[in-house]
Amino acid sequence: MKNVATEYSSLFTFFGGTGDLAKRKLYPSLFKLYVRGNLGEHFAVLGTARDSWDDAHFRDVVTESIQADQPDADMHAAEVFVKHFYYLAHDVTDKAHYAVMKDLVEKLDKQYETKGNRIFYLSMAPRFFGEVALNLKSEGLLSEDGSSRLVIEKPFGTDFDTAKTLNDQLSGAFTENQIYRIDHYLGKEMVQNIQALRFGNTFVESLWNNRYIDNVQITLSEKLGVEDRAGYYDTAGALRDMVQNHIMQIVSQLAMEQPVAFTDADVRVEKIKALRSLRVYSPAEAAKNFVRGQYGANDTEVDYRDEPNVPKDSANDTFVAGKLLFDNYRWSGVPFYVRTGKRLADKFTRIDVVFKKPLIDIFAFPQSMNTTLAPNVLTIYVEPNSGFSLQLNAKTAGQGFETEPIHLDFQQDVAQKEETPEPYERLLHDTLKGDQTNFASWNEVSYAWTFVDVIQKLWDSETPDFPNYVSGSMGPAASDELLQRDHRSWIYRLNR
Ligand SMILES: NC(=O)C1=CN([C@@H]2O[C@H](COP(=O)(O)OP(=O)(O)OC[C@H]3O[C@@H](n4cnc5c(N)ncnc54)[C@H](OP(=O)(O)O)[C@@H]3O)[C@@H](O)[C@H]2O)C=CC1
Ligand SMILES: O=C1O[C@H](COP(=O)(O)O)[C@@H](O)[C@H](O)[C@H]1O
Repeated sequence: MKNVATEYSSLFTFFGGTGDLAKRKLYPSLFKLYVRGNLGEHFAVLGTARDSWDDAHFRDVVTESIQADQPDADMHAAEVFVKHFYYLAHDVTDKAHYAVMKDLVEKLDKQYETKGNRIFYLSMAPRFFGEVALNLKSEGLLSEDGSSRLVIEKPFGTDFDTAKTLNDQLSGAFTENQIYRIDHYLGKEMVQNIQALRFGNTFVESLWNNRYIDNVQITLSEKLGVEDRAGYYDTAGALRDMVQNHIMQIVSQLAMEQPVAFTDADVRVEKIKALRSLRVYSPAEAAKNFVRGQYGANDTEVDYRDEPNVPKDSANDTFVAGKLLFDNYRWSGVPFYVRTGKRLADKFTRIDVVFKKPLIDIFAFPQSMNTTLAPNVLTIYVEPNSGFSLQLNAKTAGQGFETEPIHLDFQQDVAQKEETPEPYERLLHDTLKGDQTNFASWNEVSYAWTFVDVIQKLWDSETPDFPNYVSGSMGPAASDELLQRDHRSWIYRLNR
């Protein structure tokens, strides 16, 4: 039976309300929650930025955002929905503006009976996060009778020190259970499925350790290049943009112990413990275990350095591959290989869990047998398809006795895909519920930065020979060599 949707009361304030993310992702996601019944009469949205818009224009922009995201949307419903939207021209660096905002917030609280519940979403450049958080507190915008929650986007700092400074600022205004650090990969269906797969299936969790697993591979592959985001991306690079957050979050879910209960607090405890046992490399170990790349031209794409607003001598990494090691009982000796990059062969995210081969290959005897056992591989397809695949060895049909790999496959069907919320819809819903399971805690962020900083510092001290991979490939040869030297190979690879 379909669950009856729970309706929530809340006032959303979107800082950066005229920006790309708000228009492209956030407002359409709110509309989906409205259509599902999670938002009804008792919600309002206040969009703010320096642009001098008015309510009518803001509502037109939101309507256009919904149409662009959901061409089949019920536009009559959208017409009613956007009436809950209000706009306030506001410069976050001007303290005086917060008094005006406070009056409007209190007016909307009363008008929509939102019970004083407030969600402040900072959809703007991270350099403003601390200042806004402190001003919200000092200028009296935090709710006295409802919940106040702060949602912030990545990147959370650019290294441990800047992240710590930012976190100290946020903590000056909000408690940890009021801070929702968004990592939209945690809103992806098959990332959330990791825990269902592991802790919902006895045979999976029984094998989920270094006695049965040989290595784990995580690939976040992108076909797109830097597009028009060089202003941000050339100062971030793939290591900060994708590894420190999305990949480290996936690694923590794959490596964690079973939580005491499936609550946000208990899951967070186990994710933090997993990241704490991740070996932080010395510079020499980082040099050995991590490789970087920058994409070069092919017959249809240009060099990264020839992309708009990219410096001609940019040393920025658009590709990273690395080997992670855990110093704990469950994973000692099992490498987690990770890789991510732009301008690769295709757009996909997948996790490949490679199991150990049988200790004794009885099929190798007598010599006349023609069998080569393939490794058992459990693949979790995160995108573009959502599903699982388990590679096993089976007898080849026929009179003789040979073996061949077969696959047990599950792929979400169309109906299931339609039922699957987009990441931002799910994460906004979690914020309304007050559920922090799918948000990064400060401890997770800090351990991830501690690990990544050693690698970034090493790379900043060297001048790389870029570009070093052709657009449309799966990255530099060094990425394959990273596994070959361990007598392993990427499960997903192109024939070079
Ligand atoms: N876009 C995306 O796909 C993704 C974005 N993110 C993150 O989301 C956040 C927003 O990104 P995005 O929407 O692309 O950014 P944009 O540059 O598109 O928007 C920035 C917003 O901030 C406003 N702004 C800038 N300065 C001020 C100020 N002083 N006072 C008030 N408002 C201000 C701008 O309006 P105005 O200039 O008129 O004030 C605009 O509304 C960033 O943290 C980014 O890292 C994360 C993942 C993906
Ligand atoms: O956070 C980011 O993620 C996107 C990729 O997200 P996806 O959901 O499309 O896989 C990436 O392109 C961007 O550089 C990064 O900032």
